[in-house]
Amino acid sequence: MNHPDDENELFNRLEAEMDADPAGHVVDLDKARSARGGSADAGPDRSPDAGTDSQPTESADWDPDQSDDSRPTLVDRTEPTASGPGLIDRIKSSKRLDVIPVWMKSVAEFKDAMKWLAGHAGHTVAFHAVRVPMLYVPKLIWRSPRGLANGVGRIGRWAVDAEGEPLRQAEARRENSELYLKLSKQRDRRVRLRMLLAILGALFALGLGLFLVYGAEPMTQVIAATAGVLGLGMLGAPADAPLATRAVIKTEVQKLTSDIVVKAMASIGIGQIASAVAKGQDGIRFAAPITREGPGWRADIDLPLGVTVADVADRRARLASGLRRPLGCVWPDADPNEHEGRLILWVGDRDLSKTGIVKWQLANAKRHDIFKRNPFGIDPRGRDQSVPMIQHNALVGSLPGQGKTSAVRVLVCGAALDPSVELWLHENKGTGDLDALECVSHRFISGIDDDSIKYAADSLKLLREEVMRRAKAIKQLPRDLCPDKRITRQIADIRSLKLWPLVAVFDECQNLFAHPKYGKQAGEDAEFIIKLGRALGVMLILATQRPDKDSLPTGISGNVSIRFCLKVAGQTENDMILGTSSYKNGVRATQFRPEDDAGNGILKGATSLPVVVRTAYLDDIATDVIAQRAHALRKAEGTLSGVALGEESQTAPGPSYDLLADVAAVVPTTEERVWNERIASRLAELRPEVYGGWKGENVTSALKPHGIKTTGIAGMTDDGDRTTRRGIVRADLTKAIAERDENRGSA
Ligand SMILES: Nc1ncnc2c1ncn2[C@@H]1O[C@H](COP(=O)(O)OP(=O)(O)OP(=O)(O)O)[C@@H](O)[C@H]1O
Repeated sequence: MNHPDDENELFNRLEAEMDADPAGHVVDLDKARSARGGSADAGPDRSPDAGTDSQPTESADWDPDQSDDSRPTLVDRTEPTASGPGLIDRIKSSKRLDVIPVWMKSVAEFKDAMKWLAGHAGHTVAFHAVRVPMLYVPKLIWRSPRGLANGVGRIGRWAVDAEGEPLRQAEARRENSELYLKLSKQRDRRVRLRMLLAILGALFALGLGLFLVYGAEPMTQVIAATAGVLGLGMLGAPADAPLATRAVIKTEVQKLTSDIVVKAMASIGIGQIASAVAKGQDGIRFAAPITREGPGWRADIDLPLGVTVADVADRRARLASGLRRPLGCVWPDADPNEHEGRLILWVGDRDLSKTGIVKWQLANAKRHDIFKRNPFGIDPRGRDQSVPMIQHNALVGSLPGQGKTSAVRVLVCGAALDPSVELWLHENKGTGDLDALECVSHRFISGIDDDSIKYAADSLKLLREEVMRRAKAIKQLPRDLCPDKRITRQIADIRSLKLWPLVAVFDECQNLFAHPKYGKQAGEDAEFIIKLGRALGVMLILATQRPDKDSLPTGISGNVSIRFCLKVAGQTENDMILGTSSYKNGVRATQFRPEDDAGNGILKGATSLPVVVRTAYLDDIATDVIAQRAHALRKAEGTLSGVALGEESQTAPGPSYDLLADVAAVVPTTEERVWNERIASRLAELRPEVYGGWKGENVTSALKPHGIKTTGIAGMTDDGDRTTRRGIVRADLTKAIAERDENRGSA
């Protein structure tokens, strides 16, 4: 069966041949040339000169005897053809919009909105409640005489039909006597009836007044007098002075419309857009209607061909000016699911820096799992942003006082709420920003003196040793437990393996890396740890206020995976923190304002595209509360260690050991079956610094990951009693060692 396209082509050719001169007549070349020159599909050269003798065109020079092959190949077919993916493919690749909008599904957003609404209503009620006795009632009393006069005047005007007077006068002036007489008669009728009603009303009011004064209960009198005075007070209100003032003054935010966006985009200096707008076109295309998203408006825009989102991001200040909004309201963003020219323009109702303090999502959490993402802050669109911790290292940088320490605190507090995480905290500024977390730290120092710097440098040395120990330990783990050769939650929870997550923080690390004595080695150690430690559960968090090559070795800045850059002064600092070429690609933390934008930065590596984040803020008190909770949690789980237990800090690399080899050493080949409690006591004798205090259960759980099962083994106690206890078969140990060695050989 023929493809429809083939049939089309066949048909087109046939048609062309039928149109051609059938008898091979002599062709008038000039005519043919001019005909081709005038045709819409004539060829590549459609300049005004095409076809003239002075400027011969390609078609004019074309020799009819030439073969088809010598003609330029036309890449676009002149006839419409089916192109691109088929209907089903296009339907499949089309984007489904959410049935229920995201904001309606977000419990947090819903709660926020309800909280705001309750607060707003509460404020309005309180505002007016205070003013009722102090302002509104006295005002009404003051206005009541005027209200009485107004009321009597209105009834009088009604009774004499004063509202019809202008009409009657007009008809009299026009000398329309017939209509005038009609209106006059109508007025007489009305006045008769209304006078009667007014007199009856006045008599009723008088009667009611006399009854209230002389016959009613005092309570009724008070209620009636109050209602009367307040009612008259309301009648006496001047039209331009309402009784109540507004409890809130709305800051009206102009709705974002396509017109405003088109004008603004034309004003930012992108040639394609400006020239299209000058010709009366839009220059940009809206991929979806402008909608509300979070506390702002969202426009999905297709930029002209060749223009990228980075081009717009570069001109953010001009765009803000074009939109007539503060800079902190205007956030051009790329759409990770679309092409490079798809811009998401989000325009907030208020400046991001005026959002106030962002509450940390884990502020009241009982615990956290470091294998999950750590809540970090919000983006300008109000969406929560988080940071993956395990298998990552983080670098935070900015000018002084822009919020580095706050960002570090948020990360450390998340880690502290996972009791399995060991924390090594170093703050080399000496201001005590992390002091609250000392109670959960294994190693801790705060200081800028040489001893404190040495302590931090020692930590890196120890961490390097630890990374090497872990690498060995991981290699020995059975494949089913550790198929990817990296720490998992399961492995981290086997305490005997000592492979729990370890988070080491070096705040103000420029003081360490630029130190004349300890800096160089510390830099090398940190680079080693960053490169190898990730998979082994060792994470570094570095913060610096001086991101230059002396204070931050390039081996570190080049290999770190999570980057958070608050306000920096220039391109070099920007690229040191956010990575090479970031500035060139429009990822610029120079855009933030000093102080005003404290806490706002660009987060890179945590999401597919860099994102602006306002970090959650934890002050000293909030950090202390979280640290105390983390301390209690760790105490309950028995994971406090080092400084947190008041122990002296370790200064030399810890011992490394091979558990299987050690067990094999303490269980002679003649001993086919052995109780675990015996292995424990022998191990403690062999290496007291490692196995001191071990019991049978420790041996059981330490050998389990190696595939060595514990069974009931009959034996004789030291007192000579026969009994059965938990133990291992030596052959299983030999087998496990052989398998491990084989694995090592093949690895
Ligand atoms: N996320 C935030 N939200 C609101 N305000 C913040 C935030 N982060 C920081 N700030 C403000 O900025 C101030 C400085 O923050 P921080 O101490 O973390 O800065 P820093 O960069 O660590 O300073 P330094 O370099 O001097 O140590 C804070 O006291 C606070 O007022």
